[in-house]
Amino acid sequence: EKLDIVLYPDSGLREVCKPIAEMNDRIDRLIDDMFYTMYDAPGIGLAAPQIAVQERLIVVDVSEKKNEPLALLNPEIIRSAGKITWEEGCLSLPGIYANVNRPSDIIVRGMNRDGKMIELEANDLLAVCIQHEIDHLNGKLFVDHLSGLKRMRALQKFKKLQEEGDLDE
Ligand SMILES: O=C(O)C[C@@H](Cc1ccccc1)C(=O)SCC(=O)c1ccccc1
Ligand SMILES: [Zn+2]
Repeated sequence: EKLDIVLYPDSGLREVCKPIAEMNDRIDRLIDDMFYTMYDAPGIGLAAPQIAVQERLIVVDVSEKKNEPLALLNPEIIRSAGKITWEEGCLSLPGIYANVNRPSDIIVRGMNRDGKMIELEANDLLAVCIQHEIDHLNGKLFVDHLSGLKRMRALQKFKKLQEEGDLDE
């Protein structure tokens, strides 16, 4: 049920993930485990490479009541417009937050957990989260959207937090 979340700088987070051929029981179980892990973290999204599965699968739920789960296989952004700045975090870089600029309105196509191809419009935080998760499928992290200096400072801070954590053990 609860899976271990892979932390930076694990190389799996830098791989381009493989498409999923079809919905099956293995993927269905994986989706349940990813939602359980995401809600427990807590988080508003999770991508398969974050639990060491190099396949194109994401789960998101940005609702307040944690009752709007969305799982997408092989998600693709087919339209994007607008602009939004959001202070993003990442469960693979706990304790690091930074402002990222992304399109605010997207149309995303993918297969849902019933095996049906769907297209949906996402705006604001849902759009930000889906783009953050699709980045994970392409080996990209939110810090990659920062300027060199900001990225370096964020990763140095993460390294320090991890070393402090090791000391606390
Ligand atoms: O690493 C991930 O993919 C999860 C990440 C998703 C995300 C957060 C913010 C902007 C875009 C994408 C997180 O969920 S980090 C934790 C977080 O943001 C949060 C946790 C509890 C309540 C609300 C937000
Ligand atoms: Zn992330």
